[in-house]
Amino acid sequence: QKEAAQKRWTISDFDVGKPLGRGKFGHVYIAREKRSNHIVALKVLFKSQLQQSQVEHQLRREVEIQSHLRHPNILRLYGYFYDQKRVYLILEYAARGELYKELQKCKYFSERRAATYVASLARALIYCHGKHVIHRDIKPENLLIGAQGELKIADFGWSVHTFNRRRTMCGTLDYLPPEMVESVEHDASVDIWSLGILCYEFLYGVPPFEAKEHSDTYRRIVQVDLKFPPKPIVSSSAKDLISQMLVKESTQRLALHKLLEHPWIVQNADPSG
Ligand SMILES: COc1ccc(C(=O)Nc2ccccc2)cc1NC(=O)CCSCc1cnc2[nH]ccc2c1
Repeated sequence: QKEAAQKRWTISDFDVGKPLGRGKFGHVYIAREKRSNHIVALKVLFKSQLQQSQVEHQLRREVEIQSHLRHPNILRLYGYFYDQKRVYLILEYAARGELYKELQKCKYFSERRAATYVASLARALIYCHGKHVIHRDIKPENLLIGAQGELKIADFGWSVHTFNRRRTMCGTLDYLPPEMVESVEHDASVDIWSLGILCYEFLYGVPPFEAKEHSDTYRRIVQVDLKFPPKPIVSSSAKDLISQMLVKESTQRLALHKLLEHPWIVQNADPSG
């Protein structure tokens, strides 16, 4: 991969194909690198848009963060290049597409599938925290599925190095933990909260604090108003794990490495992830 890191890419190195998830991801196209026939996702960002929303520094920081992250459950950013008007990100292509579409189709996942996804996300987050990166935006829309069915954390639009934690509000309210909706300082334990929300949504098909009005969701989050519906039937072991993650006091939340030892994960997660 050394040469890939230094090579000066241009758009003529690629055959560009159909748009992927246009809109949400900005303009992303499937593409094939001509020399290697390697299939990638090419994300095209307009410099004008980056300038007017002043995110150039965020993009530069992100490319810097991404270039050090190598994990099977984290979508790779292979490199980038630019021309007069655009910046191009060369991203890993996840062959089985977007997780949220799969969740909508199945309504909710089996305990084995949910546990396998949660365990692989926990391993990816342990890896990120080890590199002092907290993700802060773990939700179905930011997850993709690779060719072997493995989960990939795909969007680092909001990841920050822990040394410069910020209080920006990011993404939908549903996934934010109390300390973020109350916009107090937060740390890597926000990812454990979001993983608990995600685990609940994998098993029930909806996030736990969903409500019609933002104000109701806000109140349910800060009160940790956690209820488990009678249907679908979910094991008490799964509910026990979720209850240990969705804890208001961030220091009391189950640590990620402890999650991997929880009976529900040990008994249900496929070790290959
Ligand atoms: C590591 O990933 C990323 C890294 C950086 C950025 C980014 O845009 N950063 C940014 C931009 C401007 C200002 C500041 C920061 C985005 C992503 N990730 C995505 O955009 C989602 C997957 S797009 C690819 C992809 C693959 N495989 C698929 N299979 C089906 C659809 C699909 C879609």
